[in-house]
Amino acid sequence: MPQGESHLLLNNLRKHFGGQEVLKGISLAIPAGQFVAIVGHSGCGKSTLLRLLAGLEHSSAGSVRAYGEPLATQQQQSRLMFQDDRLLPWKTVLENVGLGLQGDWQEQARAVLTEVGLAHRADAWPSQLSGGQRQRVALARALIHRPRLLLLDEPLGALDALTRLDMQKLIERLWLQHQFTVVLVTHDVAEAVQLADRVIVLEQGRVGLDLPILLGRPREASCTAAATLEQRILQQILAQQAPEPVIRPSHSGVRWAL
Ligand SMILES: Nc1ncnc2c1ncn2[C@@H]1O[C@H](COP(=O)(O)OP(=O)(O)OP(=O)(O)O)[C@@H](O)[C@H]1O
Repeated sequence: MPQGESHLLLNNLRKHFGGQEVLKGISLAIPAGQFVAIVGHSGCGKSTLLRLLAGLEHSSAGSVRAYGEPLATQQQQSRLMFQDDRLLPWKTVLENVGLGLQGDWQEQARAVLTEVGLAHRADAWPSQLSGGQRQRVALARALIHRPRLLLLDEPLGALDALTRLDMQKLIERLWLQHQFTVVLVTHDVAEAVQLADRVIVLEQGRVGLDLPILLGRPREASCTAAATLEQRILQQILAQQAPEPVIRPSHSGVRWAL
C-alpha cells in the first residue's frame, strides 16, 4: 500500500486526569494510509490516546496535527468505532447507517451495506442481528462518511473467535480498497500482527516499542515470521508491570479503584 505523506503528527502529547498523568509525551508520525495497532497493559492509556485522536478529549499539553492542520479542524474526516455497536434499537439497519445524513442517503447506505455483506438485512432491526452483524452495521455507519481516519477501539473484543477472524478480513479488505489511515486499539497481539503495518506498545503512557510489521498480505496467522513478531511484542509487554490501579477516596467515604 502506498504510504508517504504524514497524516497524523503527534508532538509530545500529554494528558492528565487530575493528578494522574496518563499520557506522558507521545510523539509519533503516522503516514497516510498506514494501519497502526496500539497494544499494552490495561490502563496504560490506549483508549485515552484514541479519544484524543477522535477529539473526544483535549490534550493537557503537546499537539496533534492532521495533514499539517490542527486536528480539531479535521475532525469531520475521522470516525470512531467501539467494542459495543451503539446502534439505535428503534431504527432499522439502513436508518442506523444513514444516521444524521440529509438528502438522498438511502442509495449510499445500501452501497456500504453491500460492502460489509449486509445489503439483505437493510430492513431488519438491530435486535434481529448477531453480534458480528451488528458490528458490520457499525462499520458501515463509519464508512458511509468516507473517513480518511478510522479509529477502532477494541471493536472485535466481544466477538467469538471465528466471527472475529471474518471481521479482521473484512476490515483489512476495506482498508486496502479505500486506503484510509487506521489506528486500532486491541488487547490481542495476534490480531495486531495480523492486521497492522506497525505495532506500538504503550507502557504507562509512553511508547515502549514501535515495531514495523514487514509481512506481505494476505497474511498467514500461523506463519513463523508472524509468530516471531508476536513473541517480540509479548516479551515487551510482559517485561512491564501492569499499571497500579489508582485508589481514590470517594465523597461517601467508600474507596473505589479506577
Ligand atoms: N475521564 C477520565 N477521568 C479520570 N481518569 C480517567 C479517565 N479516562 C481514563 N482515565 C484513567 O486513565 C488511565 C488510562 O485509561 P485508558 O482507558 O486510556 O487505558 P487503556 O489502556 O485503554 O485500558 P484498557 O485496556 O483497560 O481499556 C486509567 O487509569 C483510567 O482510570
